[in-house]
Amino acid sequence: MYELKDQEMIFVFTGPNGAGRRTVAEMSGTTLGIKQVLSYTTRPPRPGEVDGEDYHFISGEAFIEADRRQEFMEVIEIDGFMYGIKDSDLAEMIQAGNAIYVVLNRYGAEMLKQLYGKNVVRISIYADRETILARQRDRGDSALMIERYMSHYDEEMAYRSECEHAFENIDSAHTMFDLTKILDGYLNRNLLDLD
Ligand SMILES: Nc1ncnc2c1ncn2[C@@H]1O[C@H](COP(=O)(O)OP(=O)(O)OP(=O)(O)O)[C@@H](O)[C@H]1O
Ligand SMILES: Nc1nc2c(ncn2[C@@H]2O[C@H](COP(=O)(O)O)[C@@H](O)[C@H]2O)c(=O)[nH]1
Repeated sequence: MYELKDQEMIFVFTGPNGAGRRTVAEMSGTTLGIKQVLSYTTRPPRPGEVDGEDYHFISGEAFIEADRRQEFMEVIEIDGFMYGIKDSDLAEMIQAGNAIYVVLNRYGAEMLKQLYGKNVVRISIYADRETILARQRDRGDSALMIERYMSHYDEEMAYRSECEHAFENIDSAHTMFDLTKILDGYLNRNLLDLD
């Protein structure tokens, strides 16, 4: 397992599916020059998702093989699909930039926090059920997918209280503004004068 240096930071975006975690993380990440370490998954891409941008989409066989070689930091099955982040990806990207972000469910967030303590900052991005349902419908998620995602809503919302920060994502520009200020503070770069 990669050993983080004192100044290296991992920002973990968590919260319910459809809350806008990936959207606001990418906006703030782009502003601050922080890249995402992508998960590997056996889930098929949703319409519009791109291999190497949203996930590394791999076969079940490839996932099992990588797991056998102990390449993943954690392996989790969610609704019949496998997910995991590779230790080597995290090490390579964090050494290149001092900070990275990931988008994980509560189990992944907890695993990283237990492993790396103060170098991990968990950020819950959330919205109420109706808002999330509307976003999922708008992006064309099937009724089955929506049911699957919403079955995790309560647990993901409950994990908010464990996180270092929580943002209700109503207006994405507003969320991104508040979020960027917080992340900039951890990075001690003082790049932004947003007040
Ligand atoms: N503040 C917002 N207002 C309206 N729509 C938003 C907002 N934030 C994100 N969205 C839209 O909601 C949908 C879900 O966003 P996003 O994919 O970022 O969510 P997520 O929490 O990462 O969930 P998932 O992992 O299921 O993709 C996308 O279509 C995105 O464009
Ligand atoms: N614990 C982990 N959670 C992960 C990982 N990669 C993604 N996720 C989270 O799983 C759910 C379902 O994802 P979806 O894209 O199929 O809807 C969602 O909360 C993701 O953020 C991982 O490697 N570990």
